[in-house]
Amino acid sequence: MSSLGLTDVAVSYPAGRETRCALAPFSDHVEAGEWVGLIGPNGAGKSSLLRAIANLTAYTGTVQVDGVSLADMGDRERARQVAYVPQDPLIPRDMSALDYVLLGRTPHIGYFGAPSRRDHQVAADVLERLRLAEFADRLLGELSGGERQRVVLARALAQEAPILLLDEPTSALDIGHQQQALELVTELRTTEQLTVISALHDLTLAGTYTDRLVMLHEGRVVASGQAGEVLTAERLGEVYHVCVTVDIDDDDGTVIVVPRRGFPVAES
Ligand SMILES: Nc1ncnc2c1ncn2[C@@H]1O[C@H](COP(=O)(O)OP(=O)(O)OP(=O)(O)O)[C@@H](O)[C@H]1O
Repeated sequence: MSSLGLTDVAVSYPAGRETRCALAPFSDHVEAGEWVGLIGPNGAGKSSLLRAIANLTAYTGTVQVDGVSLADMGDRERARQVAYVPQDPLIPRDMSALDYVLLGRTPHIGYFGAPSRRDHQVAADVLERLRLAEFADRLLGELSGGERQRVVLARALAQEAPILLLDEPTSALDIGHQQQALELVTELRTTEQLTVISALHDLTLAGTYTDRLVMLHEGRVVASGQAGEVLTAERLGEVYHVCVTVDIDDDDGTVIVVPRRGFPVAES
């Protein structure tokens, strides 16, 4: 079980001769076993933050797992701590689903070693749990978009890292597979004590499945807290320019955010 400490994590990208800030200094402490949902409109900085934590983009500030800076770790050690599911993963179309999931075991395999029985067992278990066993020998290029997305999630879970970063993990999934994937992450938080940060556009799913939401807008935090505090119709109107109804079930925490017909909110 590992906690994630983020101190003044900021990301800028080159823009001509200058740089453009995509994420202003961001600080947070994600408790071990906690699931934090990043929400916010397109371009808000969600992926930039996740990519910084995964060390996939240049950033300033510090990212610590259990108080140890990720910048001080080698690639293999970092990959044993943090697994990342990108929004648009590069897919080797000629690779089988099983071989792709086994890539998630790379940080656990010796430099010149082959996957062990345990590595194969972990990969098979994850495929089974995501109901992908029947796809194990299929080539990735022959799977549907949603099937591929589940295989990418399976690869990250096979990595068995205590911190899991998910960038829009359910965007290509039908409602049944969305629920199944998010329920699996929920289950793994308990059984494997995973700490999760996910970017989710679907506010209903984000509010329902995560413990806490952080709403970003133009690279800055505009709200943070429980779904009921963050997902107010007024704030969503200001940030997303939408008119919605928000309904939160106090008993089981299910959140429903629905756009209201006929009430478009003008761009400001
Ligand atoms: N590699 C890059 N080079 C230059 N600018 C970038 C790069 N990646 C992202 N940006 C810019 O940084 C800002 C934040 O982008 P980011 O992808 O972090 O947002 P996001 O909240 O994940 O958006 P979305 O919901 O659309 O995926 C945007 O203005 C985007 O255009």
